[in-house]
Amino acid sequence: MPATPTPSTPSRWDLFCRVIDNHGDLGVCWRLAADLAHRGVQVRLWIDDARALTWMAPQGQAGVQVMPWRDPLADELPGDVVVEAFGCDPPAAFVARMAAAVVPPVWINLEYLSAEGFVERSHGLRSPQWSGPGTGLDKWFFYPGFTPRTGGLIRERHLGLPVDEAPGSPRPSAAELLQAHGLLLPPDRDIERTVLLFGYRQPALPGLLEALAGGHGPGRTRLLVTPGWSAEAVGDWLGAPMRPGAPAVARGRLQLIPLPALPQTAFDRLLAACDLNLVRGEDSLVRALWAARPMLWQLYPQEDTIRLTKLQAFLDVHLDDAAPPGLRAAFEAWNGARTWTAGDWSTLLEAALPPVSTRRTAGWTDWSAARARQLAQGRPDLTSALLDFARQHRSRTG
Ligand SMILES: Cc1cn([C@H]2C[C@H](O)[C@@H](COP(=O)(O)OP(=O)(O)O[C@H]3O[C@@H](C)[C@H](O)[C@@H](O)[C@H]3O)O2)c(=O)[nH]c1=O
Repeated sequence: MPATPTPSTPSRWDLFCRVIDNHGDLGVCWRLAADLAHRGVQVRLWIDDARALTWMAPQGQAGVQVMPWRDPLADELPGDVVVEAFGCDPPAAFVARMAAAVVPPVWINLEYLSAEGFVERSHGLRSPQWSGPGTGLDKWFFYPGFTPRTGGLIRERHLGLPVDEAPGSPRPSAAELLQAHGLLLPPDRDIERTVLLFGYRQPALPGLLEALAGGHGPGRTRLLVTPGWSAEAVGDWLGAPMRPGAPAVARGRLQLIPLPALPQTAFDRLLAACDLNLVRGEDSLVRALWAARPMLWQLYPQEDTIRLTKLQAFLDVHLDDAAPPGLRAAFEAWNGARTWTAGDWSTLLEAALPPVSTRRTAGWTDWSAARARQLAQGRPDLTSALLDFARQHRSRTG
């Protein structure tokens, strides 16, 4: 049941989203819209391509109205707050109406997540509009981030995320979760670890697949393969296509399960049910952190220097002294910054994530759970920070 907003809470928000490629832009915007709605805000989510919502959020969300992006968009009155996701440039006629309003909306540019130093420096900066349809307005830069001097990370209270649960709380297995989405997994008596793969194309994958297929210890690894690039790359390695939802394929000690695209909430729960999550892009990184399980992150393909600078900044924040040895190198290998063989992957898995039946220490697993809790503790989440920011700036103009 959505909460009733306090009288001073700006309660009508417009959120603009342009889908560039992949699913991250829409993924972030949908999460934010749903989280705002759960806190009593009425959201209009303006999207230029909403097709992915059919699988990402088939259930919809009370309080969120999905609107087709139109340009010109002169016939709509702006709400109290306008969020432009990732500098997507709302239609000029709408911005002109924002400038003409007696009390102009708070205009926020929500930026991409990064751990780089510029984020703390740029978060909350004002950009006065000297020309164009928004002349006279201020646009505010809002940066998600990992430190208290940033906008924080989205962490929806209504979802009951694993990081917010008491340690050891029971979680459904991957097989149970997938069964609810019509996917019946083969018996898992000898499955020792479940790994989820959601990535871009990259050269390090075959080495890891070989390490898992070659295996060690008594059991097998179950690899859940998401549709798109991951399914294509695994299909190339297998020499046979992986079709979403098709039956499992076995290769050595590896059992490969081609997944269909799942609703975002199911995707989040699945991460919490896996022993290792190989994720990509910014939104899945945050979900993998809140799943509180071991993970490796593959960054969005960009020029090497940009990508690897962003990776190092994240690793500097993420890896503390207690991190399993070899983890920084594994992140680098997973992002093409060093070459790793199947033997290197086996060494890491043996040391940090051994099969359950031979596990003496739970190094990577325990460390991931502790690290996730530290990251969440005492920090406002992104939606709370945005609500506060809007409240403060609205009271200045109102
Ligand atoms: C595999 C899967 C993903 N998802 C969701 C989770 C996320 O919200 C979304 C994936 O987004 P990301 O993890 O960010 O990865 P992505 O590669 O899809 O998105 C990218 O888009 C580019 C435009 C950005 O510049 C990138 O930085 C990145 O965000 O898809 C599901 O809901 N169900 C699924 O089955």
